[in-house]
Amino acid sequence: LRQNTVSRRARPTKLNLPYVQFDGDNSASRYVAETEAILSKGYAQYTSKGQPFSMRNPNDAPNPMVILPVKYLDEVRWLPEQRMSFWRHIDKQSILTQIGGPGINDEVTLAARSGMNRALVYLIEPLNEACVAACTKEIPSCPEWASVLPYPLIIKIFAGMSACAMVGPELGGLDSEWQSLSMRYVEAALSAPGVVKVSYPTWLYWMSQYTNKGVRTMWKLQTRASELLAPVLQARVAATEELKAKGQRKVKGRRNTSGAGLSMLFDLMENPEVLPDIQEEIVRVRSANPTWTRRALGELRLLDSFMRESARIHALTQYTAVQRIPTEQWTFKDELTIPAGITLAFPSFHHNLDPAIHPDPGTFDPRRHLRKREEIENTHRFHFASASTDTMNWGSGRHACPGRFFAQETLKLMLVHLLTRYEFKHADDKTGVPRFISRNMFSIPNPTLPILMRERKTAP
Ligand code: HEM
Repeated sequence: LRQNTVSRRARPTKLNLPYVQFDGDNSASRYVAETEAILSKGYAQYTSKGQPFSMRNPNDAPNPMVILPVKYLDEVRWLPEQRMSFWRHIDKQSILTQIGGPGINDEVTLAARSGMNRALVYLIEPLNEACVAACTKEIPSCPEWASVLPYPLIIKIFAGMSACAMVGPELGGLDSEWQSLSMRYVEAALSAPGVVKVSYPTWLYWMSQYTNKGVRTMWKLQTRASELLAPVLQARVAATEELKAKGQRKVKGRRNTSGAGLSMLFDLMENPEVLPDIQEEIVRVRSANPTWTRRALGELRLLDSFMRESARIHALTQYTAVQRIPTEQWTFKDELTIPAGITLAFPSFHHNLDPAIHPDPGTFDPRRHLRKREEIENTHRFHFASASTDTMNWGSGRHACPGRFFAQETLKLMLVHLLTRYEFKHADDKTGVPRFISRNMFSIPNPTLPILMRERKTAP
């Protein structure tokens, strides 16, 4: 409580940097829907000229955050967590520890990096089975065009695949208690912290664990999940590291993957001319391989390029990346100084749309990355999960997303299934409905937009 009282009294930090804000109304509610406009203005005025700027920090108002141009990335990305903290940023954003939750730390990363990524090569077929089972169960029969809400469907498909990889067959079956718990947990974890942020003053967040129904539900579900997991863990001590990945990061990873999956589906519907070539590639690769493997999925190069283009245009749902909080005052080589506790970030969304990085950046070009990979020195670069220099979508350096290979393979499995069995289109009366929605530092595909789906009469 004393700490909370102190932070209530703390004065906002002043920075010796240009502060970019709206003309006129600068209320918190305006930032919720229009933050992209501030980043865009700052990118044009400062970032594109190699200069930093500051703006309102949605996770730490009234303190500012610093938006850095990419020239500072090399000095930041390999710094140790103790010096330049990623997890403090995640905690500020998710407010988990402030509402009675467990702190998140490097254990989760270790689990994903050393456990899951190594196991991924053996997991493709089980993941495919989990994907097909979830699709069969969740997608309604639609011999004729039927209106379907795709977002909950996609969440369930990734919930099935995540459970398959994280907890295995003992717990992860389609109708299992684990599945239902984890679905309800995702729902609660996505809404409760947001509700707390708007209904409690920062210094009273801690009280929400006793007074807010959503937060109480989150922790109850987590306790029950631990009870279910404990005996399985004991029986599989050797797999402990992988199983530690069951925490909040997994939820965030799954939400990110579902958002990316829905963005890709929307992009395919907006760019139907590429679909026959993607389908032809899927059929060709599948007929040359008895089952899906990592190698076979790797041969889906046009699909991969399409996915990376979708990720470029929508920045995998985030406007900024490589957010870090210096634990002590940090001074760059050019004397730029960031005080301890002030969030710094890189404008990944606008970087993706910078003509200096990608020619003709406003055009959705499904073959853009495929063409780069046709150059011999780039054949293993610029695939969907590459954290290459042309994008910061996956972060960079020490904390670059270790779940990106899992995301790549599960997204491909889902798209392969959907594109070979169904047709998709937007209903005429939904023409004016926005496909993407801005929320603070995120741009998400509209989760409330229904689409029309129909079973294919013939295989592609
Ligand atoms: C499309 C889906 C995903 C996106 C867009 C995404 C994005 C990111 C980003 C931007 C970071 C921060 C990197 C940095 O700041 O340098 C990150 C870190 C992380 N992600 Fe993902 N992620 C996705 C899926 C996943 C999945 C499926 C998992 C787990 C299975 C996962 C686990 C993690 C972990 C553990 C970290 C922290 C890494 C560290 O501290 O070293 N992510 N992710």
